[in-house]
Amino acid sequence: MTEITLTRPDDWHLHLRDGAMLAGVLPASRDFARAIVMPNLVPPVVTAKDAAAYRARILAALPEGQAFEPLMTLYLTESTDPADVAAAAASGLVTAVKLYPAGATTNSASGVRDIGKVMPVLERMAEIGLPLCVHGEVTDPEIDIFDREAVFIERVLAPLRERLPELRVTLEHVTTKDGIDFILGAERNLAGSLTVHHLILNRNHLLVGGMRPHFYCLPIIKRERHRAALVAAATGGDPRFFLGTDSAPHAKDRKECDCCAAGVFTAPNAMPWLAQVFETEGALDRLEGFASLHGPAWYRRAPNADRITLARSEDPLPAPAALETGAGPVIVFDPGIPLHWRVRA
Ligand SMILES: NC(=O)N[C@@H](CC(=O)O)C(=O)O
Ligand SMILES: [Zn+2]
Ligand SMILES: [Zn+2]
Repeated sequence: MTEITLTRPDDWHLHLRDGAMLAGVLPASRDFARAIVMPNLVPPVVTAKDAAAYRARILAALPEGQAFEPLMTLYLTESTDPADVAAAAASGLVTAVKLYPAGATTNSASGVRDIGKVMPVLERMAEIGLPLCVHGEVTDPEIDIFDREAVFIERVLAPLRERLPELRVTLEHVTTKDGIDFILGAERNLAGSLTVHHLILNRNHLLVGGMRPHFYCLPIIKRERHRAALVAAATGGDPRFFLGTDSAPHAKDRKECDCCAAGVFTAPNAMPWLAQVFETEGALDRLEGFASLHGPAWYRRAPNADRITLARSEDPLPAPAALETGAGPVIVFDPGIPLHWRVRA
């Protein structure tokens, strides 16, 4: 048996939802000390007041004994008030502001249609050093779904970076080599988060032999050469890349239906799968940087003081059971290959 001990990781992109789903999925993030919590609720978390109330609901739903700090975000709309954002940042309530292009993903209808309209907010954020987290996809129906990230970089992100180079931007859930190369080409103020499932799956897993709704998420899983670029970035040790699981629970009946919701629920086994990816690459020594150190450095926080241990067993683990929540069962990420790693209690 092999073991590896590392600084406790953080999840820099997590969906916790609300109500019964929140209560059900919160314990699944127990491997992580902190998480950036996404604001795409219905209605979205737009103001500092919304974020304070949502934070209180998360803390109230936290099980006894689970040490977990939710790092709050605000959902950027075309009527967001720069002063409200600045006050929320100054008080320490929010860690980032989230840009959803309107219509790009789950609950993004109140997002941004015209980036010109949010420039006053972005300028204020650049002044105070508050990061912008970005779902980087265009929604132009003419653009092929597999190209939407690359076209977003070209049409929106590159011009934004030229116009406002002081703005700190996290390109979240990077899924393409184009995204990786864009981050590598930036000298400063740009970083990228990577999910676990995009490191493991390519679009054949999604589509060959039958459609797999539990692998459907946005940005959509890409072809193998992109996956390989993501793995190289994650395991390469570059501090601009770090873990954001984008664990996105939807009840089973919202995934297994005629028009399935986008999102993969990876919170319960993200760290075991990540250990396996890094082991396969011969890069276990770089797992701690990716999962526990690069993210805090980018978000200007100290790494966690405690540690976790991952253990490898010869025999593979049983496939994960669905998580039962008050909002229905949620299927846990299972790429269908043997998993040998677990987090030691
Ligand atoms: N990733 C997804 O496919 N879905 C996320 C939204 C998002 O992060 O884009 C969700 O909220 O379900
Ligand atoms: Zn997204
Ligand atoms: Zn997400």
